[in-house]
Amino acid sequence: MSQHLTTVAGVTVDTRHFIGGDRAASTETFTDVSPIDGRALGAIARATAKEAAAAVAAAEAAFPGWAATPPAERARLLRAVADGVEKRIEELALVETADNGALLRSHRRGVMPRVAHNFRFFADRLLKLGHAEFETRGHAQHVSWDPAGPCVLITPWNAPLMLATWKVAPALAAGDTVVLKPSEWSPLTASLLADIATAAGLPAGVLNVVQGYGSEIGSTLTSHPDVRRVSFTGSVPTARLIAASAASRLTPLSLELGGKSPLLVFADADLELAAELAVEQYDNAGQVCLAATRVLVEETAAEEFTRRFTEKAAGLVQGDPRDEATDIGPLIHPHQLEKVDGFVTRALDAGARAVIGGHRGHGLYYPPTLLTDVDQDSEIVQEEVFGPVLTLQTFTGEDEAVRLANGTRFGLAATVATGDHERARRVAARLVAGTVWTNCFFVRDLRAPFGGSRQSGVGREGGDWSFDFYCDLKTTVTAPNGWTDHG
Ligand SMILES: NC(=O)C1=CN([C@@H]2O[C@H](COP(=O)(O)OP(=O)(O)OC[C@H]3O[C@@H](n4cnc5c(N)ncnc54)[C@H](O)[C@@H]3O)[C@@H](O)[C@H]2O)C=CC1
Ligand SMILES: O=C(O)/C=C/C=C(\O)C(=O)O
Repeated sequence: MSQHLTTVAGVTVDTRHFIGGDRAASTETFTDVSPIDGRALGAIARATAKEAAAAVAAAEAAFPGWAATPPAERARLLRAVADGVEKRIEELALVETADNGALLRSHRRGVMPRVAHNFRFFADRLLKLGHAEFETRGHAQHVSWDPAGPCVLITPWNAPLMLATWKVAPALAAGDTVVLKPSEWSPLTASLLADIATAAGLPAGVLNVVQGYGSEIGSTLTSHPDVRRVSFTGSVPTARLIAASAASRLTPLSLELGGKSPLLVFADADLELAAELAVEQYDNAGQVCLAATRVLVEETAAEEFTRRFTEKAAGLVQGDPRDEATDIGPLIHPHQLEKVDGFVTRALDAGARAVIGGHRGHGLYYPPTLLTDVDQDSEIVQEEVFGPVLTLQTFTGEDEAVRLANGTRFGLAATVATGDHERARRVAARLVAGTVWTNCFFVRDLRAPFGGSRQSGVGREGGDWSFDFYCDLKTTVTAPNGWTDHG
């Protein structure tokens, strides 16, 4: 087998970059390690500025042809990519689980089908984009969604292919070309996507994948003069670096960042449901930007809620994410374990009490944790932990509930559990959040705008909001009698 191929869960993955339709190696590599058991999965190409610039050059060269490709043909190719993803769902699921440790059952049944849907959705949406036409004092006005140019897409490890294709699909649909830089902690499925796109007939250079460390090639990508859009999902500190770098060229940015979302449980709620919603926040070992990690419970219901929550949490199975029975897998990386454990240790030192968990487990498997006796302004309540760690605070009445819920620098999502429709409406209206769920969680639809307020992000993805970002909108105004017919 070529030194550039690795086999993961029986699937062959090319460890090189994908630039201009060809595979490209780097002199250096980095080792990709599985969080399940610490096994080395492959030596992945580690780009320098040279390969990063080559990827942008390939995207720039392919742009005129792709931008001129009729929307119907672009949509056909995106659907072919969706078909390719669907044919390889099992392989993609196996590789993603080995790479990032999230549950195989979720990858098989939820996440990878959504990857295919991302391509199909934006293919369909492209063909339905409204090209506004109207008249102004006899002049015809026409608004078009023009392709913008090469886009740099920088994506995280917690849902690698799902979050990457949320950006890749609309960018390609818009007629833009793409340089995708997946996280160095989960690089493999992006490489498989390149294979799938090639098999689907996507022209060379339209989708490029560069592997490596953001800290080493990020600024080459984000400050490149030929890059017309930068879209990033990840942490707030990295977003600041990217924003500063892109600012040198005033390149438009979309930022999907972290969260510290609240789950508000009112005493009139179905407490069984509320406890179920709280336990759901341990999904993906808490490595989900949307996770409602701050549980806020009305004082009078706190004891009963905690009893039900503890009972349900005791039923969670933590272990190998490839087992169908497992509910919680490992954290992605030893650095993430140190980060999560550091937050919990400091909180306990500051006086918090662990209702469940509160200590390390074996390896990267951090036990589900609920901390109480925490102050609103404490680190554990204010900062994103990105692990299976929830806090519990109590409140009295709606005003205090809303004050606590809105009392962080984030504003990604919120969940409200109440039996009172009017209260649900009132409270939702007062919450600062990109998405508010009432008596449910994680009901997602690409037709809805997705993103955060405050430091949870800049801009929205999904629906026409994605096209709004990836397109250059243009208004063409034509005078009524201005034609000279040269026959
Ligand atoms: N969706 C979300 O909200 C996510 C939030 N996080 C948060 O971020 C924390 C740290 O996780 P990391 O993986 O270190 O996130 P990160 O934000 O550093 O990494 C995400 C991506 O940014 C790239 N990157 C890093 N430095 C860059 C730079 N200077 N320029 C351009 N790209 C750069 C990385 O290579 C990766 O592809 C987590 O503990 C969690 O709190 C992490 C992943 C996803
Ligand atoms: O699955 C979704 O709809 C959204 C997921 C978002 C994240 O998990 C994230 O950005 O971290």
